[in-house]
Amino acid sequence: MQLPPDHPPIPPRKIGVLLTNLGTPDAPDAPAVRRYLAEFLSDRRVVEIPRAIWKPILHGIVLRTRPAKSAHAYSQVWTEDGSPLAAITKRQAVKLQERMSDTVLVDWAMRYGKPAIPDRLTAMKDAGCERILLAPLYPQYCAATTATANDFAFLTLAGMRWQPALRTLPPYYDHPDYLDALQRDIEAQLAALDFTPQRLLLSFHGMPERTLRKGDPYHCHCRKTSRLLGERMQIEVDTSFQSRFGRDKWLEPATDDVLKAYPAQGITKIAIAAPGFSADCLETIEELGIRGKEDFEAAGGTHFARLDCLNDRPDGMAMLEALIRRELAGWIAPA
Ligand SMILES: C=CC1=C(C)c2cc3[nH]c(cc4nc(cc5[nH]c(cc1n2)c(C)c5CCC(=O)O)C(CCC(=O)O)=C4C)c(C)c3C=C
Ligand SMILES: [Fe+2]
Ligand SMILES: [Fe+2]
Repeated sequence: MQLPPDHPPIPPRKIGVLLTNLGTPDAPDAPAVRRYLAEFLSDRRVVEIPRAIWKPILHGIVLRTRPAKSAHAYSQVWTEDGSPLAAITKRQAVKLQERMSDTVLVDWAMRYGKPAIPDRLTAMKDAGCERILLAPLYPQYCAATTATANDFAFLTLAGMRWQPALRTLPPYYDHPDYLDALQRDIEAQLAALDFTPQRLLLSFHGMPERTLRKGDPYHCHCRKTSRLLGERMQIEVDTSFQSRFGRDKWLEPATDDVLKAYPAQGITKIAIAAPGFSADCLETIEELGIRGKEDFEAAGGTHFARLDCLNDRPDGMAMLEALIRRELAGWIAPA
């Protein structure tokens, strides 16, 4: 954590927790978005197309056209604290630090952009951490998210003579603490609405369909989260996948298609939640809350509510604390 200049020195702490999330541009403008997308979309875990084919497409088309469009989208969600994803992840780290004892140092990093995973891991080691828990904040495992965040940490350790010991937080898509937190949080948000939705749509980030055939458990994890949440709640739940990118076939059904089709099925009042995102970001606030709402209303929908992610609210923080304390077993005394 960045400390104010007058803060007393922190005693060396032996245990560290590094929260990681995807990453976001430094500013809502085309040059910053281009830098971010260049790093993100060059990751072989994210785009699995052979480099000889993908590089000319990335540099010749995607990085020439997409940054301006995405920068406009980012400018619609930007806050005083910067990008929502970074601002919320930082607050999650600050609040988790407050919940943990002083012997545990909590920090946060992004897979793409800043603060970078190698920088924060090195800082944690310099601060005395001999044991570090990497906590990628993705409830559902995906090679394009969980694995690449951990890869980058392992790569950083590959350059260290004296490595800290590492553990990684497993996916928690079916963990009762996660499902309890989601259920409580979603029910509270639904109760505060001024209408009763006919459906709750759970939208997860999409992935190319071939990753499912190649054995990535992501699709399965998303479906199980939905099923378990649906079984707990007294409302009909649908599942969809958003943010289609490129020409390949992606997981279906696509969120925008589902939203456009609802009114013709007599479903004109809905709530939409994104349980795969631990923090609100461009994909939830702009893609679901702005464009999704427009799609739904243009098709005849009358009542639309986008529910917030767990973010740094107490239910979400209590869940993170419980999950992380469990992974620290043997390193710290039980709470
Ligand atoms: C091949 C492209 C992409 C794959 C695969 C992909 C997987 C994936 N992404 C998330 C979570 C997030 N993605 C976000 C933004 C975003 N994603 C892609 C492309 C792929 N994602 C792009 C190009 C972008 C940037 C925005 C845009 O230009 O549309 C974000 C939001 C970041 C923010 O700054 O707010 C998140 C979070 C998951 C969970 C996932 C696979 C499971
Ligand atoms: Fe994405
Ligand atoms: Fe998107």
